[in-house]
Amino acid sequence: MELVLEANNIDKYFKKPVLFHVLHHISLQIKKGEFVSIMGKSGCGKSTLLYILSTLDTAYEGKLFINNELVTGKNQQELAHLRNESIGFVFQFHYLLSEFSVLENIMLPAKKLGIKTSEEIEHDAILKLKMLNIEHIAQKRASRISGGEKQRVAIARALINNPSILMGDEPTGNLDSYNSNNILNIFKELKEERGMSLLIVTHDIDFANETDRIIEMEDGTIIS
Ligand SMILES: Nc1ncnc2c1ncn2[C@@H]1O[C@H](COP(=O)(O)OP(=O)(O)OP(=O)(O)O)[C@@H](O)[C@H]1O
Repeated sequence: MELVLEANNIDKYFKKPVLFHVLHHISLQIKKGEFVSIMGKSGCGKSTLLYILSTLDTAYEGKLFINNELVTGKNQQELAHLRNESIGFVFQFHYLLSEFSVLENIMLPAKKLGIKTSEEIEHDAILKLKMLNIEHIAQKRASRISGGEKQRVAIARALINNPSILMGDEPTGNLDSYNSNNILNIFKELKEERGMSLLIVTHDIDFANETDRIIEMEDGTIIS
């Protein structure tokens, strides 16, 4: 069994405004090719957990492994490199650069990684555009496309460096049911055709029911 992500006994405290123990002994494992959702009431700690699992937040107790490598304790530069290479993110709001074209937005994380030439990156970006059926908007400015298209561009951008895991914080939270379904189908395809692992926070039970496993949280703990 190949693990893409493993969290052991994660505890997290917010120190302000008052000391608050937000995550209690969270342990979980995500296998290669597994599509997992996280559900739970507002405020139970889902986003806080996802920030830790995606290495954006390093102020926690416990251990985090990505692709069997211990990432807890690495410095910010090492973590930035690891994120860029191994983790794709999709958020509820797309965070595209509105003055840049769709193609430029998708190419950006690969340029940051600095391994491939511009030509190679553009070639990869066009493949992602084709995969997500948005090739026709490649040259449009990100500010001029629809909400559903923006989210597909955000997914293409998250995939440009071929990460081992795609994480999402309510990536369909802002979309109508047609576009949500579209994104769900893209995620399923990524799993089935590319063996991608996905970890998605959602409030949508219909979405969660389509995933391999639901992690249910309550008051900072995993209850099932
Ligand atoms: N920076 C912070 N400082 C102090 N408390 C925080 C901070 N960020 C979040 N919290 C608190 O931690 C708890 C968990 O927040 P979190 O955003 O992880 O919940 P969530 O389950 O993702 O909620 P939602 O579904 O509404 O997004 C909440 O009670 C929140 O108010």
